[in-house]
Amino acid sequence: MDKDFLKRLHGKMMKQGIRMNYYPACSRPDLVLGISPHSDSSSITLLVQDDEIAGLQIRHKGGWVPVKPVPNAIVVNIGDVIERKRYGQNLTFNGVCQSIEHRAATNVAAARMSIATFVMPDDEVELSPVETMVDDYNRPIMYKSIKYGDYLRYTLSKKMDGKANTELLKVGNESD
Ligand SMILES: O=C(O)CCC(=O)C(=O)O
Ligand SMILES: [Fe+2]
Repeated sequence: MDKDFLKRLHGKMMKQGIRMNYYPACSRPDLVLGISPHSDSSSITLLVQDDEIAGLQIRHKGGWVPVKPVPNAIVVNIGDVIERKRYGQNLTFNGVCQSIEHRAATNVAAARMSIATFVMPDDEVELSPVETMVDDYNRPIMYKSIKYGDYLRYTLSKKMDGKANTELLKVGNESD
């Protein structure tokens, strides 16, 4: 893979979306989530979170691990686009390059804000594994091809539900 691969993957017009989240203080954080479990449908996400108040949690070994804020740091998350590209290439990357499932918890004591910016490919970019890296025996294609614009619209039409979006588009899953 050459060094411009990731840039080229974004096609003619790389896009950036932004979501600003405000989570009011909540008396029952055990019952109320700030944002439901999901993975981002971007290629990468840059997240600025409050320096003091934790809320972001990532899925790990069936549990939820809080991401402790590091002052002045930006959290970089891998999104679904990278997962889909890497899966077909080399199965040893399966664990490393998954778009991470995450959620935000609420907090009794204080409100929290976060700002997520999503780097996204052009709508016309076809998401499919890189051909030279696919091998029917050892590195089979794991995802169906889909145009990014269609994938994005599909994910936006669904409620956030963990890794349901990437799961559904796996080769062999129900909509084949
Ligand atoms: O508030 C957070 O830390 C997470 C926000 C998030 O995951 C999102 O906006 O996609
Ligand atoms: Fe997210």
